Amino acid sequence: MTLPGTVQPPTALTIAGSDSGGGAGAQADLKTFLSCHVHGMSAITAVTVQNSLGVTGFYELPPQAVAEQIESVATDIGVGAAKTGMLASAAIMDAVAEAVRRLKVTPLVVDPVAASQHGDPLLRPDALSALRKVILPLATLVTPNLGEVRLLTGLEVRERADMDEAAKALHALGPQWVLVKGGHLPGGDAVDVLYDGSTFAEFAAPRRTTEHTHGSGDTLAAAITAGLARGLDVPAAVELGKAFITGAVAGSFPLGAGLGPVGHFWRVKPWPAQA
Ligand SMILES: Nc1ncnc2c1ncn2[C@@H]1O[C@H](COP(=O)(O)OP(=O)(O)O)[C@@H](O)[C@H]1O
Ligand SMILES: Cc1ncc(COP(=O)(O)O)c(N)n1
Repeated sequence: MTLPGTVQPPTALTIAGSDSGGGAGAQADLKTFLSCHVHGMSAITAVTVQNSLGVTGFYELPPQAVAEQIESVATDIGVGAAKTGMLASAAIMDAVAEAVRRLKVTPLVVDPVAASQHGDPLLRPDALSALRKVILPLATLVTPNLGEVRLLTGLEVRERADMDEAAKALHALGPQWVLVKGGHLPGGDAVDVLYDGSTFAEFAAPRRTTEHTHGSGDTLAAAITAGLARGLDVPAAVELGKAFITGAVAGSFPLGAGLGPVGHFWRVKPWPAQA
């Protein structure tokens, strides 16, 4: 029901794992959707036991429970755009792919999450092939970091020039667009490369010296998804996403004894007492 004078905002769905520490996963996505003025919804795939020091375990939901969450929001509220994060297992990937196809959930941003920033696994080893064969062909855009490029293609990206070859190899796996993220490449700028099968575009921002970048990949993909939900095309949504993550990395902060998160509230007005 719509009240007189109210307007429904754009909607976006994250299909992802829960991060108990609140910096990455579904929590990062929902905070990002809010900051981008998009109504965020979630289909939780797994619950991780995680803090600033790492991931000590995760509990998968039954694949049917993941599919039902997607169906519930898609058939009532509607999904303007969606993203996937931690999918954990091949069985969850099969259920997500079936639901996404049947309910025509599109555009779909796939962040092919395999491990946390600490190197703790978030994907069962036997799910890599399903990620390649079942999920990537459904993607409007796939957003791998350099470790995920290596896992998915076997290619080692050592310098900027290698990113184009990696983008080509990933595009051959079926997504419409590829964004290879260069956050882990040394250099003055943090450069990401976008490829649609024929043209490369570069998105660069000054690199901040900080170890507190937990959730940066999720946040970038969620901001891109918010842009798509608002009706932007992929290059314009990536531009918006890059601006959002650059601000969030600049606003990152220490938390706990380990790696702190990017700051999701950098565009939110300060609390009055702080103003
Ligand atoms: N130190 C940094 N300063 C500025 N931007 C960064 C920094 N580290 C990562 N980024 C940007 O954050 C986004 C996430 O990149 P990356 O860290 O490569 O992914 P992931 O979090 O999946 O490992 C990219 O747009 C990348 O360029
Ligand atoms: C539930 C969940 N999803 C994704 C990530 C990856 O984020 P990062 O690479 O910043 O640790 C994570 N740590 N936890």
